Amino acid sequence: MKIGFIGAGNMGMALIKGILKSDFVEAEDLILYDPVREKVEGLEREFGTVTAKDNLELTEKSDVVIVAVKPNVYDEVLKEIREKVTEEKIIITIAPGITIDHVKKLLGRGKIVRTIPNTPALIGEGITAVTYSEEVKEEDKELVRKIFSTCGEIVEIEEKLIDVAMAVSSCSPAFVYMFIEALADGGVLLGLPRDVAYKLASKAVSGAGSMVFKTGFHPGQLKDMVTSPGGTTIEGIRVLEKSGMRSAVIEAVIAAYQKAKGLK
Ligand SMILES: NC(=O)C1=CN([C@@H]2O[C@H](COP(=O)(O)OP(=O)(O)OC[C@H]3O[C@@H](n4cnc5c(N)ncnc54)[C@H](OP(=O)(O)O)[C@@H]3O)[C@@H](O)[C@H]2O)C=CC1
Ligand SMILES: O=C(O)[C@@H]1CCC=N1
Repeated sequence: MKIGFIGAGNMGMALIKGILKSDFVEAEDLILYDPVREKVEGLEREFGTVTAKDNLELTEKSDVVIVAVKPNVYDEVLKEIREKVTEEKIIITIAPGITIDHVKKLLGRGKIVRTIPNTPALIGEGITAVTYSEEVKEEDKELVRKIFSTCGEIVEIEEKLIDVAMAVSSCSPAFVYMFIEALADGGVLLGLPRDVAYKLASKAVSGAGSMVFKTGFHPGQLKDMVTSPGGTTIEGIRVLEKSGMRSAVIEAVIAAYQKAKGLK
């Protein structure tokens, strides 16, 4: 089974490296193309992946094609590969705003899978939201689950919710990095060395995330377990509530979602 990647930028590279770290496929089963050839030739030298001459050769040789270019480059790429897309090929999109219908119109055939991954895929800690066109059979879905499971978790949702998932899990790493940076800045202001502050802040955030994910407890319950009556945490919570933190985060999710509508 050959997996092709059109584009090896931030997200494509995270998925490629996530897949390479697993033993799901051999490096030689990954066929890559990017106009900046050095990006994919570097992977070829380091891991033994295959560099395609162009997107047409990549599509011809791949059973699964993951299109990992910016949303405004999708149309150009889909038109370019159209002649090599057969009914059996699985075409996976990873971009906000690119609907299954739109891809079908441009390709005319193929099994279309619409996904939204996130960059923690690079270390196997990603999560990918997935939705399928009706041409995708159960065995194809199983294959798609296996591919994205090499990079972390997956959730299968209705297509109308994919761009909502994008805001919540694909944009949010950036929001969370800002939060980590701010936590660390607070610590530095109070005298912590910068490297220690990043260690403390990042581990607290990833640990808290894992508590929600793994225990299934309500985040409010977990928050209450930290918050001693008359203690230190509630003082911090008072300030965050006064500053409108929850509302700011909700507005950020809505803004990211709305932007997806006009991206293509
Ligand atoms: N970054 C993220 O966290 C996430 C991104 N996404 C989506 O993933 C997609 C890729 O994003 P991202 O990796 O961040 O973007 P990047 O710009 O980092 O990567 C896109 C890559 O595609 C290359 N490229 C451009 N044109 C072509 C072409 N015709 N054929 C093959 N490759 C081409 C680009 O080269 P060049 O630089 O020379 O243009 C670049 O290396 C986007 O649609 C984005 O919305 C989805 C979820 C999360
Ligand atoms: O900012 C973006 O447009 C991309 C899509 C989701 C995360 N990054």
